[in-house]
Amino acid sequence: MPVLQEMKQATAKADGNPTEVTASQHVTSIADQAAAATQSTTISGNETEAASPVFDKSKITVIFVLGGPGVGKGTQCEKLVQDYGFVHLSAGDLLRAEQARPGSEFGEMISRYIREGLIVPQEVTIKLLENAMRDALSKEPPVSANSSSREGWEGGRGRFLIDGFPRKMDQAVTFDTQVCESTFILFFSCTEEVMLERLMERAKTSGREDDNQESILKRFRTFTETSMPVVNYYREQNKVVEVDAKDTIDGVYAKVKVAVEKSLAAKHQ
Ligand SMILES: Nc1ncnc2c1ncn2[C@@H]1O[C@H](COP(=O)(O)OP(=O)(O)O)[C@@H](O)[C@H]1O
Ligand SMILES: O=c1ccn([C@@H]2O[C@H](COP(=O)(O)OP(=O)(O)O)[C@@H](O)[C@H]2O)c(=O)[nH]1
Repeated sequence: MPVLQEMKQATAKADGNPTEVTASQHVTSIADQAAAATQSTTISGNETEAASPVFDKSKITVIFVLGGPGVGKGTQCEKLVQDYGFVHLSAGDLLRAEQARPGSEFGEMISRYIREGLIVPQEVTIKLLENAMRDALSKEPPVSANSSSREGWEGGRGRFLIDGFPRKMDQAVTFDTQVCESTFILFFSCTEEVMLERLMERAKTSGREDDNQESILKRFRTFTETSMPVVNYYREQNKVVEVDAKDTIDGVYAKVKVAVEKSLAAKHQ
């Protein structure tokens, strides 16, 4: 029997699939708590205006980078940063940093959601992203290693790769309407077998509390049930650029470069 199928059967027997129950029991109160708490200075920054986006989409380029756990989103983003001077913001990394921040009132909650492979209430993640974008825009533009050009950052402009976000419909709608409308979505597709193999390899060195068999299966399930509807929502808007990720890192990147250059050119027409 394939490894993945075997793991799924074993986990289904062991836990009787309690994931969604746990989530629905907690999500409302935690979301309320997070929404209330973001008013405080813990995750500081101006409050998001309900009416108009915080950032001007004619100046700011936001590429959402989506795909299943371990598909290679972070790996490809690093390469794009080198070549094009994007600012790479990984929603997962921002959450893990907040989780580890001494005194964070969200630390325990974030840890629980990540272990369960569930999506942290949007208020927390969006505020972290918004603050990180503002921070990047207030600094000197990045100069990419492979080019001295600051193209894309002149006159208060900015280019962001937002990696691993949005993973749930509410996040997609809130970010697009209240923070900045995304330019396009770079979506990496791959089988679960390949993603599992990559994650088990990463697990040897990542130190991540969700790079284990049980959490990985929960993350796969959340991806299929909660995050794929986001990809399909953007597909209907013709905003998705899909790249097959089962090739080598450089093989995938060759396709990514073509796709990104084409989509950026279309934005600037
Ligand atoms: N195309 C690829 N082929 C083989 N291994 C890859 C490929 N892309 C990424 N990896 C490896 O797979 C693991 C997961 O990649 P990562 O970029 O962290 O994924 P994600 O950000 O989507 O979770 C890492 O150990 C990475 O080095
Ligand atoms: O917008 C986001 C992005 C990530 N996560 C959480 O962070 C985990 C790890 O996400 P990351 O993108 O770092 O890793 P991946 O699962 O893609 O390997 C996810 O399973 C979620 O629990 C979240 O709640 N909201």
